Amino acid sequence: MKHTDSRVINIDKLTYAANLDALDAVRENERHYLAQADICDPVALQTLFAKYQPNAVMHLAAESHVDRSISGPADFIATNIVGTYTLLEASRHYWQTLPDSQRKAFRFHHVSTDEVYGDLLPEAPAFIETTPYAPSSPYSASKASSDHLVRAWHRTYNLPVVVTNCSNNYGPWQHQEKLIPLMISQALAGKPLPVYGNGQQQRDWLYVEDHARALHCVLTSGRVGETYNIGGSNEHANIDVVNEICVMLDELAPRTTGSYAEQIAFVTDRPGHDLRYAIDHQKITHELGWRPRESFSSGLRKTVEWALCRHEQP
Ligand SMILES: Cc1cn([C@H]2C[C@H](O)[C@@H](COP(=O)(O)OP(=O)(O)O[C@H]3O[C@H](C)C(=O)[C@H](O)[C@H]3O)O2)c(=O)[nH]c1=O
Repeated sequence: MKHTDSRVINIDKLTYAANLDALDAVRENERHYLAQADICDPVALQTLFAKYQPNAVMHLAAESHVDRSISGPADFIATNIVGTYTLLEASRHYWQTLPDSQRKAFRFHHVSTDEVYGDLLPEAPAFIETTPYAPSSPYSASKASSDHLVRAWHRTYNLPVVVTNCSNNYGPWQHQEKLIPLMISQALAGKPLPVYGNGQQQRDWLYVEDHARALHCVLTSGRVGETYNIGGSNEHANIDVVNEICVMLDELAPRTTGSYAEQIAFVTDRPGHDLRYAIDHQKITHELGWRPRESFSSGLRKTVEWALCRHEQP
């Protein structure tokens, strides 16, 4: 696994979650631990299970960037499919050794993506948990495959799993390859802001702390064997997101002349680019009482302000 990343926590850098009360609670008070080993290494995983004796595994480790999956799909197959299989097997063998009461309480929480549902037409209803899978990219196909493996381990071996599928995350500490951090850093460096195609593709934006709360909620209260969609109720076209970033930067860190929007450059589209994703999160809201708290403009402002602090004090 060359490049481990995840949409909420970078497994190798727990700092990403350090300020998230929910995940601190998961880690420290409730004796759940996050897998930190290479998930493709069964021996490392066995050592980790023996050391921590976890009562849950929250599986966030993944190759996550669609563009990378197009230029080099092999790592996605290795990490997302074989890695998930390896982690499932390590979890199953460990789980089988637990006494009855702990076996019942154990959870394998698989964190996945709305991209498994594929491309959504402009007027189509948002994805629900039973929307048929139709992944478009090597990335989303690998995540779809991992979702199926997790459900199979539940059905065949009774491993107590829960699955969540989330929309586009954003917020502090996100990997620089993703749209929002990339646009902020390119803008501040005076470089072009590369918008793929016509920029009319729509994504639903989920603030990282909202996602972390949702994960905690599903891990602790979700029904075994169930899937929960998690979204931010914030659907926006990419070009509108980029323009909003430019407006915030014009206010908070103005250029000497003109606007950051002048740096926008429309570039060749991503192959197989999905036009729209949208999440219906009614199930988790009705069953578990979770809903997103952050509006897109407040979340984006926090993200831009955080990036500006980092830019001033590298
Ligand atoms: C990097 C970049 C992206 N884009 C477009 C492509 C997408 O339509 C949108 C967001 O792209 P990004 O690569 O940040 O995210 P997605 O491809 O939507 O996928 C992300 O959200 C889902 C849920 C995951 O599951 C993925 O793991 C996560 O990477 O902006 C551009 O126009 N220019 C750019 O330079």
